[in-house]
Parts: sequence; structure tokens; C-alpha cells
Amino acid sequence: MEGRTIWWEEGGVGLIDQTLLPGRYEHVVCTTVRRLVVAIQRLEVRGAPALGVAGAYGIALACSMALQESPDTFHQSVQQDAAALRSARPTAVNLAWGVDQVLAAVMEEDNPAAAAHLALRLAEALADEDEAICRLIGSHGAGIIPDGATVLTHCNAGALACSAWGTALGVIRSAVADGKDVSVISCETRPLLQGSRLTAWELARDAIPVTTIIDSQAAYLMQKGEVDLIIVGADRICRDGLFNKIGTYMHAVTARYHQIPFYVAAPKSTFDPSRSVLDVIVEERERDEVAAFCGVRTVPDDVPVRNYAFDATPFDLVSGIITEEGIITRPYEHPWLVP
Ligand SMILES: CSC[C@@H](O)[C@@H](O)C(=O)COP(=O)(O)O
Repeated sequence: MEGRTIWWEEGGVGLIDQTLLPGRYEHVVCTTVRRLVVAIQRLEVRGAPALGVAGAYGIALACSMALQESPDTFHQSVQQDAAALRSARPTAVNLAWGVDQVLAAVMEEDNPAAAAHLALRLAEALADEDEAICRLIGSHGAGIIPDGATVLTHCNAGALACSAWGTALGVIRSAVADGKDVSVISCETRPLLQGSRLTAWELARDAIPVTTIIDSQAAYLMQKGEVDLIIVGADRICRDGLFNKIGTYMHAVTARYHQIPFYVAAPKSTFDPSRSVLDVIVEERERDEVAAFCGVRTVPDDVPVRNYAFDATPFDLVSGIITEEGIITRPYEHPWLVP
């Protein structure tokens, strides 16, 4: 996929509106922090590393807005915006990480104009670094994919979930760039369909063979021997397991039963060893994402709905975590996993 998922442009933070894909490819420019928070909550921009970049650019935007106000309230105003950005989505740790990377430097610079300049420079560097990290993840992971393999993935851990290239899809892209023949099964990823709308769109644009299935078909394809390997991304890697899009745990359990390798691809910024999976706030989203389909009611009004956006997979089910520094494997005692 050409270009970046999220960028800075005169007047605000530019992004591809991912809610419109694959039907429409449109850019949005968020000129206020409030609008950027809405974009994050609506999943116009989404995916853990892209949220990290959004958090960083969000602080640059907060600084540029605060500069128009009084210099006396600059730092206070940026801190308030930082709190709003940080809490826009609670589970992907990269969002708060991206905010904090830039905020810390802004708070140490007394001069508002210099702080705003610094914030933008740091956010741009973080976006560049994210792409470089994804390419490293890709080159470390490409070796695990055998030539001719069929790889199953869930949700979208591609270029659209990062600055560019992707984590799980970055590994697949790197294997293809190495000359391997790889085909992908993209689980549709109910209820917001990141797999069928985004992963399939990205891979088709790159001419990487991709087939979409409903999530509940994955186990049957594994039973039939049609899946060689699973690679997914992550939203937060705790000291005892990891969060990724709801449905990931189901694939990991099924993969273990069928003895299929199950890998996770993620950068260091997704690691949060300070927490156990039990301590993480798991985002619960609106009822209507599940209870309506294309405007048609699919659940009786008096029946409650649970709509967790993520689930936790214990390390016991994970064959390895592919990072920018190599692949972490059992017994998962790597320094990045120690509190
Ligand atoms: C490289 S992105 C990894 C994860 O962020 C991805 O798999 C995922 O779960 C995204 O969820 P989303 O709700 O679309 O932000």
C-alpha cells in the first residue's frame, strides 16, 4: 500500500477514513483535538501502532491549538487535551504511549512556541520510526512463513493499523518480497469487519492472494488442513498474555487443538509488563454494532448484547512474538515482559 495511514498537514492531522473502506477511499483532516478524539473513537483511525502515532500527532495538534490561546495556559491546556486523547480508547496501550512520548518533552520546555515546534518534530519522528519498526518486524518474521504457505489472520494488523507496512501483514509482505508464494485467509472480524473491509482491501491492492471467510469458518478450515500458520497483531502485551481483537483467543485455542503455529507480531511500544491481563480495561462498544446490520435490527430490543472489542490470549497458546528485535518464544521471560 502506498503512502501513510496518518500524517501531519497544514491545519491538522490527516488520516484515511477507515470507516468508509472498501467502498470509498477518503482523507479526513482533524483540525481540533476534539475531532481527532472522535476519529479515534469511531475507528476512522485504528490499530495499535497507528493509535500511537495518532496520540503523538494529537499532542502536536494540542500544542498548535494552545499557541493560539494565552501562553499562560499553554501547558495546562495541552495536559487537558492529552487526558482526552489518552482515554479515547482504553485497551491499545500504544495510544497512551504515543501521547506520553511527546507530552513529556512538551512539559519540560517552558517556551510555548519552542514546545509546539518540538512536539511536531517528535511526532514526525515517531511516525517514521513506526514504519521502520514494522519493516524490521517483517524481516525478522518472514523466515517463519514457509514457501507456499496459507496464513490465517484476524482483524487488520496491516499498513492501515500502523504508519505503513504493518505488523502481521508486514511479516507477510516481507515474505512475499523475499520471493515466497504466500496466500492469506482474512477472517471478516465481526462486528466491524476490519478483516473483510481492510485486510482484504490492502492485500488485494498489493496483489497478495487473499480470501475472506466468516470468523466461525476458521476452525473448519483448520480441521481440513487448509491453514499452515496464524499471524495476528496485538493491542497490549501484558506480562502474562496479550490482548488483540475479539476472536483472537478463539483462533489460538483452535490452533493449539490442530497443532498449527500461532504467532503474534508487535513492536516494543505494545508491551506493558506492568500489568496482568486481569488489570486491563477491555473496551466494550455500543450495542448497535451487534444489534443492527445495515440499518436492520438483528437482535430483539429487550435482549441485552455484550460487545467486548478485545480478548486476552495466554502466552501458553503463543508460538512466538515477532518484534523489531527478533522473535520472543517460551518461556516468555524476555526483559520486555518483566515488570
Ligand atoms: C497492528 S494492529 C494490532 C491490533 O491493533 C489489531 O489487531 C486490532 O485488534 C485493532 O483493533 P481496532 O478495534 O480495529 O483498533
